Amino acid sequence: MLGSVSLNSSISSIAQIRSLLANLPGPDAAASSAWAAREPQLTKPAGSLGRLEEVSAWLAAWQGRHPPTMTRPVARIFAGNHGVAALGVSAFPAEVTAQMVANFRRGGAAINQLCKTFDIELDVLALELDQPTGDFTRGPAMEELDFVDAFRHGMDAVPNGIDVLVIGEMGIGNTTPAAAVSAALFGGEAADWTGRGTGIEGGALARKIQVVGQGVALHKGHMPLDILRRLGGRELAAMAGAVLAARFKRVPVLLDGYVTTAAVAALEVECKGALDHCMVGHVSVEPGHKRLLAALGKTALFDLGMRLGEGSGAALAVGVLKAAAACHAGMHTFAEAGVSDKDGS
Ligand SMILES: O=C(O)c1ccc[n+]([C@@H]2O[C@H](COP(=O)([O-])O)[C@@H](O)[C@H]2O)c1
Ligand SMILES: Cc1cc2nc[nH]c2cc1C
Repeated sequence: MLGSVSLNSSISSIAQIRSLLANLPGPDAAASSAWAAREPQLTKPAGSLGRLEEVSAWLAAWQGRHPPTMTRPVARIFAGNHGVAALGVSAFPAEVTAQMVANFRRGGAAINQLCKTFDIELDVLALELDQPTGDFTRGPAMEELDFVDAFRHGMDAVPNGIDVLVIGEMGIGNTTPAAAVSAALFGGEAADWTGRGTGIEGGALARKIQVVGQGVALHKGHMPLDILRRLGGRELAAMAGAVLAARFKRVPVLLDGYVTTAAVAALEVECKGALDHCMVGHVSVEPGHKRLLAALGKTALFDLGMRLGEGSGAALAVGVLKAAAACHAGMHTFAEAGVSDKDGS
């Protein structure tokens, strides 16, 4: 419980989500100080592990634990279908969403292999796939109850006591809502935020830009969470819910590509710092992702030219987090190793 608002199933309005955002826990000062006391003693020139040092410091601060641990990474993939998919904005038909969910459950997708590689516990949550959200060029994608229900599914999907949460998604057409949400939150032309997604070409890209522009014109000017409700989708709402719940459970989060980042951006615009417990695994080929990361002040851990979604870039980044935690916890100090420090002591 948090004041009068409990963290899970009692959330029934966007106003209650806003009151959670107004009461976010911060980083753990004791874990951060313990990290800062140990790191300079390790047998390496100061700063020589580059961003691995930033990663282990971030893990300690947001797990609230020193040394940070990486023995239980968990991935949650959320799937949804979209009214705008009927407008010809994707290279694939909408039935692929449910077919890929079945593929995830059978272990046949890229995310299954990545989770196996890094010992990540995977679960897939399909959100009313037979009822696509509304076409946002005509009205809101979701009414408040539908939005809050999806958001709550995301909140409830975060286990206690895990070391990091990987979030990912599957939803044919969902780079269109990602572009529309980003444009409505941060401004600029629809074309600046719209890319080829699964691989549309020529006239289809122009059509997709038009759809994004129409949606933004119809729904802009609302509060950030209402923009997510009007222009987003159920899997986007669920990812935002999972990220908010993770903050209260002291679970750091790895974001994936354009769609996951767009899904959670509204939290940061509602409340600065709301995504401080999130790192971005990779930067997607989708041009809007770079722009969105710049708007959020985040730098992805790597760029491997990926544009798959389904949590793939975030799952790969678990390897980096494991390496960072292992170095910080396992390296010997100059004194333990009998190695002379810079000053010869
Ligand atoms: O998140 C990204 O960076 C990303 C970039 C390109 C494609 N996707 C994935 O592809 C699907 C959306 O693409 P589209 O063309 O149907 O909008 C959806 O299932 C996403 O997981 C995801
Ligand atoms: C095959 C396929 C796999 C995916 N995984 C995430 N988004 C996807 C979109 C398609 C089309």
